Amino acid sequence: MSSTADHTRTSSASHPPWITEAQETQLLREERTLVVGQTLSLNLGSESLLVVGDLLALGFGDENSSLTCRRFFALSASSGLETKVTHAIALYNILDAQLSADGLTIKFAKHSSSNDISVTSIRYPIHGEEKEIVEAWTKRLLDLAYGDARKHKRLKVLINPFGGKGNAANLYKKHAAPIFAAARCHVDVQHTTHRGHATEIAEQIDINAYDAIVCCSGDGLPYEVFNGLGKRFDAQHALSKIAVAMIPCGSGNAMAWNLSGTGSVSVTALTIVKGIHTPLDLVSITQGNTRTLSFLSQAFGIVAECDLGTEKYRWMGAHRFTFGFLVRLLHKTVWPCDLAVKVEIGSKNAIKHHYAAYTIKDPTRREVPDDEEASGQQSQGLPPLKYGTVKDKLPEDWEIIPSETLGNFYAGNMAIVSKDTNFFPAAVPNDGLIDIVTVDGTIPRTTTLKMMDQISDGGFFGMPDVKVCKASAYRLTPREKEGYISVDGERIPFEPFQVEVHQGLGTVLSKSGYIYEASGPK
Ligand SMILES: Nc1ncnc2c1ncn2[C@@H]1O[C@H](COP(=O)(O)OP(=O)(O)OP(=O)(O)O)[C@@H](O)[C@H]1O
Repeated sequence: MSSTADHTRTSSASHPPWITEAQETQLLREERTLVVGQTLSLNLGSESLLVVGDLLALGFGDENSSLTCRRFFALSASSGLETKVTHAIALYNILDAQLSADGLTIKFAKHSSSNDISVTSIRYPIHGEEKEIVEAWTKRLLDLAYGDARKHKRLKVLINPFGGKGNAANLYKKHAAPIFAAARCHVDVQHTTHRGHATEIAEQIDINAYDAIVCCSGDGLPYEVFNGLGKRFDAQHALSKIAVAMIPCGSGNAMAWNLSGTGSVSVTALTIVKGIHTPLDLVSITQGNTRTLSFLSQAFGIVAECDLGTEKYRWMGAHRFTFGFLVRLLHKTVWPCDLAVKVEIGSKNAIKHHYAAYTIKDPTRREVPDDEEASGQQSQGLPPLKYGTVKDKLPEDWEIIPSETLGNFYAGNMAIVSKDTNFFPAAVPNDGLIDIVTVDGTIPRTTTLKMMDQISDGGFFGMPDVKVCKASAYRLTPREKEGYISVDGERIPFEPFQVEVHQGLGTVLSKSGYIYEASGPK
């Protein structure tokens, strides 16, 4: 076998976000073609691994797969090979490459149906004397395939046997476990046995033993995990060191939609394998004498009622929310409260500018601190509350928002609250701000219905009756005696509560490293 340098570009497609110009230049300088035997070459493009040669003879497998292998005929004159079939395997889909006594094995994900991926592999015989060259090439392949993401992540997998339709264990085993195994992740699986178990596990976990806690559940388990990490004596260190991730097995699965852009178990598993540690704002909620953390949302009014007040209609699946919404709209539309907000950005135009600036700027990714660097924060619990608790005097500079006739209050830290519902299009993971949407309850019912309609196609944000701001803190005091307040989909007592944002306190695994998989505000 010989290896040849090929300095011509093989792909004109846009580069994956993690490839910098400097890396690209280096790529062009380095040898990137591995010729295997006389018949096949493996070529590192900027976006794909191009396999040129007689693939089917070498056991390439299914030639119809569309995600990873685009089949086309190519002339490979530059490498001196005859005209052969070329397959392009997206670097993003490459899970592992390893040299063993059997040869070089490359494992990658390919679509097995429109929503799912599965693992497939190719193997080439390699002669002993070629080992060094192949090893160097394999390392380059994996560095490009993983970019800023950690290889061989160490995952603590929590399975809620009762999440969603009660199918989490099977979903994990069938669709996620093979992808983690192919990527040589170190996996430790535990089933939750009772409510609050995930909090206990996170509170006790050895944070040096894992890169992420992966919840096979809905949004309830991640909520518990963040709160478990938040209870530790070293809360700040733990929350920054260990990422919280989700394999979507519940009914809402907002975390997966925001960070992986999918509700598919197998595709999410791939985005966890390739996920980049990303700081996430968390908020503290004080109520009575308690302090809890929230990563997703807080709701009061019609959304909270529909979310929590329709439990008995679970059999309707996702329709229970719409049903609950329509029933409430006919009977009650107003949930009065007192609302005070520390507004940071108050107009929709300014919010759009803020979003645009955030999404084009170079993401300042926070790497997980090494032990020495982190030693300063190792013994620190949660950050102190800048504005005190709900029991303290209201700060004077907070804006009082008239809410005697409030219909809906919804505050979001993530953009998508459930499939097709990008309720907070301007939300970003780590700007230190929470997005607040309020709607008056006395607007015509037809307008409310139109709003519902506009959520999925993005028109909701711009509607005049939809009030939006970005805030760093707020306090909400219900005026009635009974009702629902939802925090990350969980019910909390119907009592006053105060929220304060902590910029980048938590850590998640995201596809992009800095934004959600949602379209921005229109
Ligand atoms: N073994 C268990 N028995 C009972 N409850 C549990 C168990 N394990 C976890 N839970 C609880 O289940 C709740 C729901 O968790 P999960 O995130 O999986 O689903 P969800 O999407 O929020 O719920 P659902 O999909 O059922 O609406 C969590 O609050 C958690 O405390």
